[in-house]
Amino acid sequence: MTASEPKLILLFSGKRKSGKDYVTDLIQKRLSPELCCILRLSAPLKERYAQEHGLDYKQLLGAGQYKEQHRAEMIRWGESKRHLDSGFFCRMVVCGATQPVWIVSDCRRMSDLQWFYSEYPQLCASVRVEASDQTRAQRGWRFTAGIDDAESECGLDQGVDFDWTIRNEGDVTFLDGQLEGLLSLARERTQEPQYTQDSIQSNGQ
Ligand SMILES: Nc1ncnc2c1ncn2[C@@H]1O[C@H](COP(=O)(O)OP(=O)(O)O)[C@@H](O)[C@H]1O
Ligand SMILES: C[C@@](O)(CCOP(=O)(O)OP(=O)(O)O)CC(=O)O
Repeated sequence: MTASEPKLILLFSGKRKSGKDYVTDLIQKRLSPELCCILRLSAPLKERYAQEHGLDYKQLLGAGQYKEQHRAEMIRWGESKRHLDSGFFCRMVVCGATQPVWIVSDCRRMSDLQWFYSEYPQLCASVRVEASDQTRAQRGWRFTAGIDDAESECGLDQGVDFDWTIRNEGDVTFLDGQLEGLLSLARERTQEPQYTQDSIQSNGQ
């Protein structure tokens, strides 16, 4: 059960180092943390994985080498959980989310999108963050077989007609411009209805 019903759910996906965290942090800053929360499917996964394997959860959350060293095993472990219950991590992240706008920052598999679309029809929009391999490499990405060619990275490469695509090569002005539509949508959905004297009278008739 969630603490309150959301008004908009933005389902983000993108390759590693495309800038999902960067872009979603920026949206949250523009909207405010009171209006918008960021839900990371990988957070409960990393927490449980760290507990079971005696690892440092905080370091797994970071963008450094520690996470990369454990990524392949975490993927395998997460897949075994999802195999039994595809909504396992989705249900965990929505628990306690109280803001009207939810950003799910790391959808990776069709089952992630399907879970949200079936639980919250009418509220979801899918957003793809894209950056060239060259840009991603400048941010520290190196192709790793078994990760970059596996479902965790490629599960949404085909078969999804994304509602929004954000190109994130590093130009802040260009990025800001692309976010305008998403920010307007979020503001529209979260606006309180405006009651004028006329509308009150006509409703009362
Ligand atoms: N538009 C941008 N301008 C400057 N730095 C960026 C931009 N987008 C991403 N980065 C940086 O690139 C790195 C990877 O981005 P991140 O958001 O962690 O990617 P992902 O979550 O997709 O793996 C981070 O250090 C981040 O700060
Ligand atoms: C095991 C993972 O959940 C690890 C994901 O960690 P992050 O979401 O931090 O990864 P990037 O932002 O792409 O670098 C992947 C999975 O397949 O579930």
